[in-house]
Amino acid sequence: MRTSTKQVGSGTNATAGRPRLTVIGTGYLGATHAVCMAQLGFDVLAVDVDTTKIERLAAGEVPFFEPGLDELLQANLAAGRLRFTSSFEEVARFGDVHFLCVGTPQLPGRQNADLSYLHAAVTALAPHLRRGSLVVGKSTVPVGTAAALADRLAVEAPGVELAWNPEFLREGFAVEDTLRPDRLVFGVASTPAETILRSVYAPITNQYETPVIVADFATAELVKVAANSFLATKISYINAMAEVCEAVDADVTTLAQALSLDERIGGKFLRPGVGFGGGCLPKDIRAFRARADELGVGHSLTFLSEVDEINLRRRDRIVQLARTAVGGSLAGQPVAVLGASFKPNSDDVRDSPALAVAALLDGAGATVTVYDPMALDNARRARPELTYATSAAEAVSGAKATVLLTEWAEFGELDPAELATLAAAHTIIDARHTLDSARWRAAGWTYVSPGRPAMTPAVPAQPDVEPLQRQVQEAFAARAA
Ligand SMILES: NC(=O)C1=CN([C@@H]2O[C@H](COP(=O)(O)OP(=O)(O)OC[C@H]3O[C@@H](n4cnc5c(N)ncnc54)[C@H](O)[C@@H]3O)[C@@H](O)[C@H]2O)C=CC1
Ligand SMILES: O=C(O)[C@H]1O[C@H](OP(=O)(O)OP(=O)(O)OC[C@H]2O[C@@H](n3ccc(=O)[nH]c3=O)[C@H](O)[C@@H]2O)[C@H](O)[C@@H](O)[C@@H]1O
Repeated sequence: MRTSTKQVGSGTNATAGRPRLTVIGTGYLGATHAVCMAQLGFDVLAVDVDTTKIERLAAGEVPFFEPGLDELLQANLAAGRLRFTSSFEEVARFGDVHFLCVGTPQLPGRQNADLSYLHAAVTALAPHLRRGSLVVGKSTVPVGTAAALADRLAVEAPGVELAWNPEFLREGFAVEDTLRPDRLVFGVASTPAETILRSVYAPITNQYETPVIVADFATAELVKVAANSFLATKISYINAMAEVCEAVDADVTTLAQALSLDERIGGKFLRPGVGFGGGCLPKDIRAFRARADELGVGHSLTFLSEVDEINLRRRDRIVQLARTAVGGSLAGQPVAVLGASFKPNSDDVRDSPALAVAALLDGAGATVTVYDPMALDNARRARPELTYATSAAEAVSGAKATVLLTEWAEFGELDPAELATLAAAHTIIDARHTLDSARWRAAGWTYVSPGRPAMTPAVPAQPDVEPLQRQVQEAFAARAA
């Protein structure tokens, strides 16, 4: 570990022994971090280049859907612990510890991470940093980024030190994960930097005895991408098993259940289906692979390309199931898509498998109608070419196939008998293995899910048949019951 003689945090603004915190970048990560740090009792000032976002946050409105965050934002604004600004000068003057939370998306047309936002944030902040303080990177970065930024700060803001403190929160559980993380990782180059980070997180570590891993920059950066790569690999592993199950009419959900009962394997991140998406797992495994290539160890991570390919193949598989459901060609066929966000309890549609499948169906000529409880606005912006409905029933009306792609709880509550009266044909493709197949089959639906044999209806579908036929079928069904 590198050591430093700099007096980190000297000349601090800290009151009552507590450092003042700033957060740079107020997206999913930064807004959550700012609110949660204020909730822990710190005075927090957050900045973003997106002035609309800053105005909304300052007015008590979270610009995205994250359970529980609105309430905490409003409470901490009211308590005067949390403020938002567009001024980096003000941030530099205010803060003892500055958390970098800007985006590191995939570079267009390439696999690597785009570090330009991170460098722009340092460029905006560094000239105003006039006293000792600690800049803490939280964004997910290729290994080596922290060392490069530390070198920049040494020149552009002498007396200011860098640390790297990767974040592991999940969207949908962001508040809970921030206030009670599984572990904390501090990538530091000096003991004072470690001490400051320990004091910032003391309200958490004191309460929960949260394990703290102290490491050098490179190890801290690697922990983050290694964790996301492992999670992605687990999902693609079970989805690879789904592909094999499909070849022999075996059932991947039963297989996954049996695997999960082995404590060494565990059941988490072993849910097969349409695969992973979101603003992180896909871009992180690609950036990690690309960085390994640059470091001359690309051969160690070739499996991550396979993980990515298995994942993307699942999207095609769902389209194939829809094609089969409508009898061969999707051209002109109305298809209902339930779900647009990349996972439930989030309105994030970045690299969403649901929207990707909807777009593939649209590309194959289907007339696609998408419904999502929370992500419709984001979906409309990302895929304006699709049609959107304001309820599941509206999306399913007239559909020749219905595809469930995000496992929102409300989809589990749908009444399959009612939907059967609205749909033009009765195949439900449950790409997330989330519905009660028996209930849907009892209401006349053919239940199809990837990695499992198709299940025909327990009773024939009602609305498609003529009244006389229907009476006969009802009589048979009553006799069979
Ligand atoms: N979303 C998540 O659940 C998690 C994200 N991460 C990582 O955190 C980082 C941020 O991710 P998200 O919050 O999802 O991205 P995001 O895109 O939601 O937010 C990034 C924010 O940074 C702002 N920004 C860009 N350039 C800026 C600059 N020069 N100065 C100030 N603000 C600037 C943007 O306007 C935007 O509000 C990424 O590296 C991501 O991999 C890590 C763990 C969880
Ligand atoms: O770096 C990040 O941004 C974050 O990425 C993921 O969190 P997140 O993307 O919010 O969501 P996950 O719960 O990990 O789900 C990711 C995707 O995998 C899919 N998934 C998840 C689990 C599973 O068993 N199967 C499966 O297909 C989900 O539907 C979703 O599309 C990680 O879980 C977080 O620890 C990490 O901090």
